[in-house]
Amino acid sequence: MISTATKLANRSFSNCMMNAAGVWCMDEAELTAIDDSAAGTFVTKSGTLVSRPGNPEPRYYETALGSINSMGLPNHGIDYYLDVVAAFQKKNPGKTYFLSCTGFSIEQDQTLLRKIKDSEFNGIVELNLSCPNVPGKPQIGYDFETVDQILAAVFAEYDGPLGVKLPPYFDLVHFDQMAVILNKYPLAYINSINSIGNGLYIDDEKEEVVIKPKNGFGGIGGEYVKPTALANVHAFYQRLKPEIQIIGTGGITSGRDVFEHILCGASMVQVGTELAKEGPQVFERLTKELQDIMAAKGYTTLADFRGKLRHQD
Ligand SMILES: O=C1NC(=O)NC(C(=O)O)N1
Repeated sequence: MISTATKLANRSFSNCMMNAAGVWCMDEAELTAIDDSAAGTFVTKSGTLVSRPGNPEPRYYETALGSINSMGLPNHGIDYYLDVVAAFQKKNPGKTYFLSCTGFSIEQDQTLLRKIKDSEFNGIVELNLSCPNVPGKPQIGYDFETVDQILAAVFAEYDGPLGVKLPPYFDLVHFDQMAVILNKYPLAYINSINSIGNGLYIDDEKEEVVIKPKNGFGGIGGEYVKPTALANVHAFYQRLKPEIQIIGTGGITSGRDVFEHILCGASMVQVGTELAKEGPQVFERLTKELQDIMAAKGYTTLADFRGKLRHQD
């Protein structure tokens, strides 16, 4: 029997694949579709303290090789997602769900975690440190000192399983510096990567950008980002203490891409752009394709090949 099951934060998941925050997770209906699919679980859209309309539309555009988005964290607010996930927990006791959240200050992050701690939520928190699309707000994950301060404040507040969604890094020294910070904290995992921030996609006919916010600048996802995503997964796999697991996100369109993320060290993978394109049935296809690859290579579990990417000596 070939199993694509996995464990993260000492929780078991029947499948190692799930949605990426922001895709198919805005409301109860979308979350139900993921819950009912072949995905092992779901993560909610990043909840903020109060609901947000997000950026003006058009703010999402699909291309042949991926997507560009500048959503601007539209969401129904953390209280909505706490209520919705509490209902899923009652419906499927024993299933672990992910709740994504993000604040615009350390104080807001602390308030968010206090709310979650005082709620019925018993799953895993994903603190988003990497949204590139809030005008005037930097991607927190590129401000190393602030990341350190946020994690210190968060772990003073919260003792449940928690991971962070990171932006892509492009410099080996940055991997070293971030790993020193991350290794100081009892993180359950890190999730690499968020979209590659502030790309630009152009409609040549109209000689115009394709999304409205920020003069067309937006986060890039899809096939464009896979080499960067794999590098981030593997770089952190090589640098983080073993207690901090890795969720691999970025560029997954096939079972082969899932295989590569796990080979680089991921324990779970998240699917964004391809899920937006294909819908929740994508998880059945990706699972079958991964199982076929595992069968061809004689693997029966993810542990048979996780992190075993060979380097050329
Ligand atoms: O973290 C995020 N990453 C993205 O690529 N887009 C969304 C958003 O804009 O809400 N947030």
